[in-house]
Amino acid sequence: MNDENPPESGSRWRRILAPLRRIAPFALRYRGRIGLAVVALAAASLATLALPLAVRGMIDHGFSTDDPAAVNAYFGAIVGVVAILALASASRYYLVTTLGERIVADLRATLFRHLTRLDAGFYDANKTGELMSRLTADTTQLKAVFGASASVALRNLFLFVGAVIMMALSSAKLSAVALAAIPLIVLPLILSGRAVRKRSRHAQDRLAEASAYAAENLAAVRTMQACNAQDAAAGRFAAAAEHAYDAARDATRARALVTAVTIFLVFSSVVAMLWLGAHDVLAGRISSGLLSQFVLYAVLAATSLGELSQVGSEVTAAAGAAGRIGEILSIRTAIAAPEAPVALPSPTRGRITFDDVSFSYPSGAGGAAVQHLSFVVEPGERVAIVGPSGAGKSTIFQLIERFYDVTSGAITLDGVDLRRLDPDALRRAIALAPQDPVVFGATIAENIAYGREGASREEIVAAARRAQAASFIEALPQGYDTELGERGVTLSGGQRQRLAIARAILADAPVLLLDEATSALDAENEALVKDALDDVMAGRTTLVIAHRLATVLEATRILVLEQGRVVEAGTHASLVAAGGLYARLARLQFDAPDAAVGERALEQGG
Ligand SMILES: Nc1ncnc2c1ncn2[C@@H]1O[C@H](COP(=O)(O)OP(=O)(O)OP(=O)(O)O)[C@@H](O)[C@H]1O
Repeated sequence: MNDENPPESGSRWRRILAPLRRIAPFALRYRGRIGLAVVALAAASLATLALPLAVRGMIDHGFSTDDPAAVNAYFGAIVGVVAILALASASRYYLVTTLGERIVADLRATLFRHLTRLDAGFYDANKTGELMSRLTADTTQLKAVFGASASVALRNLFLFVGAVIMMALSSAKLSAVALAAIPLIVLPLILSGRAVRKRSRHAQDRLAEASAYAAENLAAVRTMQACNAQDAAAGRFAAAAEHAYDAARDATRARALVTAVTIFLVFSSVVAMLWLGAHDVLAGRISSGLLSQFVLYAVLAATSLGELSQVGSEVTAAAGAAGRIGEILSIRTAIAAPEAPVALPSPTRGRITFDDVSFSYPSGAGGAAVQHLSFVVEPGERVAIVGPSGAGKSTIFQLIERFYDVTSGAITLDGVDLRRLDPDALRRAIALAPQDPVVFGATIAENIAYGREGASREEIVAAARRAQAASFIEALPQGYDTELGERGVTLSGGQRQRLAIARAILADAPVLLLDEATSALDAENEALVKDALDDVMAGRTTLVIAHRLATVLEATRILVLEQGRVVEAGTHASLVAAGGLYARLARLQFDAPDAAVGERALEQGG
């Protein structure tokens, strides 16, 4: 939505409604329910429109003494109309509110599903906190439109049209006066709508920023506290919240002003008509019942118009939300399956080739992360990647997983270019054991099963055994059903790694990408992790970002990376003998008396 466009009325509404149209299919799934709601709405509106007729009858005839039966009939009729009104209103309320809830639940699920499929480049450029705000705050705002506002708008539209028709039938002259007043009322509304819309979007954006900041800080609460940054963080959040408040207050102020002007104009017009009508009654041109009837219709028309304008600002606010959600929904992931994906050979052998691969991160200003990489990893081979920090080791993994597409050159798996594969199929062929594995807020069994959905309990336990994780899991009070994460048990680094290895074993993929932990484990954990790794690496093509001497010694080949290029390749012995970068890194890492010092040296490139 662009607020800079001229406030030309037709295109203005098109601009407001365009983003809502994108969300409309979510509503159209529930045509039946919408139909019922419209019926209830029409019934309630007709009942409301019938009331002034009944009141007129009551005033003109109900208070005369000559026909007591008519008095009863009129009062009885009013009760009947009110009963219909009550029933229809309740049905409308129920149908419309649940419709709003239903649509928002669907929309949230669709939005999240969409977010799970977006590529790494998208997440480099967007804050997760802001996306959370789209998922919760923006969808909630839409709930108001599809639920309450739609119903209020329709009801008032019905009432307005009905009341105007009835006004014209009641008194043409007074209706003409009312008609003249309408532009007077509507014009300021149209003019002010743009200001309200702009401020609403501003308020919503500020809220998203504040939530993003809070989410980031809570996710890294230990770092925040370790740096004693609580006050600074709290201060910044308070400022962001204040900002959001200011923006919301501005939007509300604009809306309040519109309300005041509307109410004044509407009721002044009604009073003017009443005044004219009173003279007609005095002159005997119309009955007092007819005047009452007309005034009731005029009040109905005016209030419904007023409510319509309220809805107008709600709809504009929600259009902003719909626009932002629509923007996300229309983002096509950069990493998609081709129209006719090529299937991997079965069984997949796991031969990986890099053919003159260069790559720069979409968001990276620092130039190429890897350049002119060419190498082959044969099936079952165990290749170690070493190099100073920032050399591009993790980037190689990201490219093999096809989190990003190469900028030039090509990567193949079993001879198939990764871009010709369905990413899901590619990733099924790869197990990734990251340096600092993520543990989800779920049970241990569920965490292991993340490697392969639908794995049986026996398979999970077998994987945990092979990953040397069974003993610590079984020692926990609830064993495999122990909850991990925020509300559960916290695991040590070595335990988390073995859990990740169990996940990789369960995934049983032909290719294993392993990022060894840099943090030194105690001797016992180290030995357990090594045994687990030996098991998982057996018979698979393994690429490992190596930090341990044992790993490089057992590798069939070592690729030495520096500034995104392979500068040396060979076995530990041949590379040490060559006396190049690797020899220097290895001496620092592996010969140092204190392993941690050596590791840091390897990280920093000596
Ligand atoms: N998501 C990203 N967006 C932009 N640039 C990135 C991104 N990830 C890494 N880079 C940059 O790419 C280069 C290579 O990074 P990479 O993470 O591959 O190095 P590395 O060898 O794995 O380092 P380390 O051992 O410290 O993990 C670095 O200059 C880094 O700043």
